[in-house]
This record gives sequence, structure tokens and C-alpha cells, in this order.
Amino acid sequence: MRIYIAGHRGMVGGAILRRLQARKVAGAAIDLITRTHAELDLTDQRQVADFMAAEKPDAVILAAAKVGGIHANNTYPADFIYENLMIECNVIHQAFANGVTRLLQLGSSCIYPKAVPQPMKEDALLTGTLEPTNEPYAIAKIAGIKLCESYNRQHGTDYRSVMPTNLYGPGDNFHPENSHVLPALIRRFHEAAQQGLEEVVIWGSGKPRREFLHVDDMAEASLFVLDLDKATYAANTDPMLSHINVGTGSDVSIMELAQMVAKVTGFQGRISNDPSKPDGTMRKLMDVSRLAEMGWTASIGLEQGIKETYDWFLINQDNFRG
Ligand SMILES: NC(=O)C1=CN([C@@H]2O[C@H](COP(=O)(O)OP(=O)(O)OC[C@H]3O[C@@H](n4cnc5c(N)ncnc54)[C@H](OP(=O)(O)O)[C@@H]3O)[C@@H](O)[C@H]2O)C=CC1
Ligand SMILES: C[C@H]1O[C@H](OP(=O)(O)OP(=O)(O)OC[C@H]2O[C@@H](n3cnc4c(=O)[nH]c(N)nc43)[C@H](O)[C@@H]2O)[C@@H](O)[C@@H](O)C1=O
Repeated sequence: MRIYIAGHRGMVGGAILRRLQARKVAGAAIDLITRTHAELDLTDQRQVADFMAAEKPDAVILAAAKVGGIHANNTYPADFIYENLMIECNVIHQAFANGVTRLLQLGSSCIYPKAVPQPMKEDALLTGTLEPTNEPYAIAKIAGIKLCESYNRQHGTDYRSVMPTNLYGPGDNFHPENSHVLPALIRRFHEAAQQGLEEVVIWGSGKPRREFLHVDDMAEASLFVLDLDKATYAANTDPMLSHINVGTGSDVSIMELAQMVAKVTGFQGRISNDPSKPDGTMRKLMDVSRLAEMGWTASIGLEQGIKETYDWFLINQDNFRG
């Protein structure tokens, strides 16, 4: 089987690639196809069409996207909606046009309305107003789900969607402004501890709650869903509500998270808030029972996951200067 992993150098794509490489070493009859962003710009329709026609993968894992935290989403809305729509349309359509039978794409928990009962079930989709700070990205991710469902209904393809909660781990983006909260705090608390600072400022009130899933769990869940036989997947989803939430089922406040990061990095000073920065959605805990009923649950706890991620950051921190 020839599997194309789009976004293989990213945090999730890299974790998925490592698992598939391990399967290949163990004897699985798979060939892994990858291309860097420089080699293949997935927003370019002609490049994607030529690539898919030449490589003709049997399966595609779409883990490539324009990704960022609340500040990046709020600052570059046109980039987030345009690039993600183009990547999804090009990869999903050209997969179909070149006979790809199975595809897995990654959405996001931000697809759900900002004020729905928690934890959020898959059927909460499209029942209310989205969170403004990441609405463009969320619209693109919802379109990704509907693209897969529409090709399945019209052409009999088997294109699947998983909706990850906030992810973290090795290979994350530690940019001080454009990253997600957990890598941003790991870097900030580490640098404060190294410099002996007495205070670290976190964005917003610290009151919002977030669910954090380690990327290794996400990679396992992705392959679990991709490997499901078609009958099992169909029996547990609806053709027009086909996405599957992936998370831990528990959340912490941003202030609690900051205190966990302070402990892991050895920072002992004061934690203050910057109310001029947006809180975003106050809570987006996902109901993960659909996937649990299919046989998968997360296994990496947050404190252990933060420790592992910090160790990885320490080894790789020279790559994140600036
Ligand atoms: N991280 C998180 O907290 C969450 C992530 N997700 C989803 O998971 C998936 C993976 O995210 P994550 O691994 O964190 O993101 P990363 O930013 O780590 O990886 C994304 C990858 O996509 C590549 N890419 C981006 N644009 C293009 C393009 N136009 N052509 C080719 N390649 C491109 C990037 O390459 P390069 O860097 O060279 O541009 C990068 O390798 C995404 O779909 C994301 O929306 C969902 C929920 C939470
Ligand atoms: C995965 C998910 O990720 C994004 O949504 P988000 O969860 O709101 O994003 P975030 O991780 O950046 O922020 C979470 C919370 O954390 C607080 N916060 C404190 N201090 C820092 C800080 O230093 N950096 C950041 N980024 N946030 C901080 C911040 O104020 C907010 O309350 C979207 O991409 C969305 O589309 C999406 O898919």
C-alpha cells in the first residue's frame, strides 16, 4: 500500500510518519510518500494534480495546514481561510481524481460553536455562532469535513475526518507570538527561569479552559481511525455527520496550565495576566465517547506530557531562536 503523508515535517505529520516507518520496519507492506512544502505547495492546484497523477497513492493522510494559536488566527485570518481551503480542495479533489480510495484529514475542535453544552458532541456542529478569533480557520476545517462527506456520498470514496483538541508535544511550534498556548508557555517560563526573572505574564484572564492531547496519542488515534474497516466506520458515524472527536475528555484552566509549566521548568516567580490579550473560547472540551466506543482512548497524561515536551524543547531549543 502506498501512503502519502501530507505535512510530514509538522508536529502531527511527523508523529504519524514515525509510526508508519516503525510499521514498515516491522514488515508492513507499505511505501511512504512525502514531499516538503518547498517541493510541493498544496495550495497550488496544478502542482497537486501533477503530483497525485505521478504518485497515485492508495491512501492519503492530510496533516498539512496553515496552523497557529489565537494571536496568529486573529492576525492573519485571510491566510488561515484561504490556505486551508485550498489545501483541502486540492488534496481531496486530486485524491478522488486519481483513484485514492482512503483518506484521513485532520480538522480541529474549533469547528464547534463558542457556546454549546460541554463536553461538545459531534452533533453540535453548525448549531451556533463560531468563536471570532478563529472563525476563518474553523470555516475552512468545517469545509474539509463537508468535502469528504460530499465525495463519499457522490463518488463512494472512503474519506474520513478526525477533530483533534489542542495538541502539543515534540515538533511543536514554539514561536513566541504565533504558537499555541502550551509551547508558548514552555518557552516563556523556561527563559524566565534561566534569566532569574520574578514574573511571567500570560495572555488573557487565565480563566479559559483547554483540553490538551499529546501528539503521540493523536498519531495513534489517526492511524486507528484510518485502519478501521469501512463497515465499522460507517456503523459509528453518519454520512452527513462523519467526523470523530479526538481528545482526553478532561481540561484545565490556562492558569492551572501555567502553574504546571512553572513547576516543570523550575520557575518560582509570580504569574500575572495581560487582559489586553484575547481569551478566545472560554471552554471547548470535547465529548470523546464516539471514538471510545470504537475502541480508542488517550493514554498520555498532561503532567507527564509537559515534562516530555520540555525535555524535547531543551534538546532542540537552538532551533527556536528569534
Ligand atoms: N497543533 C494543534 O494544536 C492542532 C492541530 N490541528 C490540526 O492538525 C494538523 C497538523 O497540525 P500541526 O502538526 O500542529 O501543524 P504544523 O504547523 O506543525 O504542521 C503543518 C505542516 O503543513 C505544512 N504546510 C503548511 N502549508 C503548506 C502548503 N501550502 N503546502 C505544503 N505543506 C504545507 C507545513 O510545512 P511548512 O512548515 O514547511 O510550511 C507543516 O509541515 C492540521 O490540520 C491542524 O489544523 C488541529 C487541532 C489542534
Ligand atoms: C487548537 C486551537 O488553537 C487555537 O485556539 P486556542 O485554543 O484559543 O489557542 P491558543 O492555544 O493560542 O490559546 C488558548 C488560550 O491560552 C491563552 N494564552 C495565555 N498565554 C498565551 C500565550 O503566551 N500564547 C498563546 N497562544 N495563548 C496564550 C489565550 O489567551 C487563550 O485563552 C486556534 O488555532 C484554534 O483554531 C484551534 O484549533
